[in-house]
Amino acid sequence: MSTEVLRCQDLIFGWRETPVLVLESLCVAAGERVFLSGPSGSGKSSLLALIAGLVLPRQGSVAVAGQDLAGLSAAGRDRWRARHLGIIFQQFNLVPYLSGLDNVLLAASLSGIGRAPGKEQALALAQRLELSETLLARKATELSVGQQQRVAAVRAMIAEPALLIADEPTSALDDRRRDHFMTLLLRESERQNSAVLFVSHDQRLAAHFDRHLDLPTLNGATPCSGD
Ligand SMILES: Nc1ncnc2c1ncn2[C@@H]1O[C@H](COP(=O)(O)OP(=O)(O)OP(=O)(O)O)[C@@H](O)[C@H]1O
Repeated sequence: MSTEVLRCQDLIFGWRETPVLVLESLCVAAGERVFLSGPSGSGKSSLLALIAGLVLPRQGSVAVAGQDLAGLSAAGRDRWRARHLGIIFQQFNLVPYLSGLDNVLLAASLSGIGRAPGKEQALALAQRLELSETLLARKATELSVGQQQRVAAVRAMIAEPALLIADEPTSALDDRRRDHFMTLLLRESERQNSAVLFVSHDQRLAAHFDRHLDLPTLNGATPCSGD
């Protein structure tokens, strides 16, 4: 059985006619920690959107946990994503009128696992990420940026995903909070044996990772002028 959780092969993707990404190969092994950097506009978020199955490549394939995403319907990709991928967005994307706990439980219910993780598991995971039950009971809008970020991390990890992808999740944090968040996140991903693909232009974070990738080096596409 393959231990790969991600395989991108002969990938071509563009939002418009000009390709943004031309990528021969990108693989991530189970439990591996990969740091992906690149300047603004180099295609980092586009690559994560492909890996999440939010968009499909023009050519080539993206397989997550052994499944080629193009072989699934849009609803099938939603289920596959909820089950096998954890995603932490730069702006966290929490549902503002729900409590932190309900944000997490909503994600858990979408994971399609026979018996979805419940409140007890959510609280235990939250505790490992230093979020108390009292804080989790607050609406997302009533939490600090750092607390919202940890709720987003709990939501991303509640189904123990094979692969966790994170798009600049520390950009709103000061140095101390950033380092502490990285420690908590990577400790938990190790506990779950989740691979991590972490996107950032902040090279100070690279030391936390097993492998460093520079997107412009991997990417054969010519950057769009003006980007
Ligand atoms: N939804 C979209 N529709 C059209 N073009 C897009 C879209 N999203 C990104 N692009 C374009 O694709 C290219 C790559 O953008 P992308 O957001 O992937 O880069 P990035 O490396 O994540 O940048 P940043 O670090 O600034 O977030 C840019 O030229 C951008 O303008």
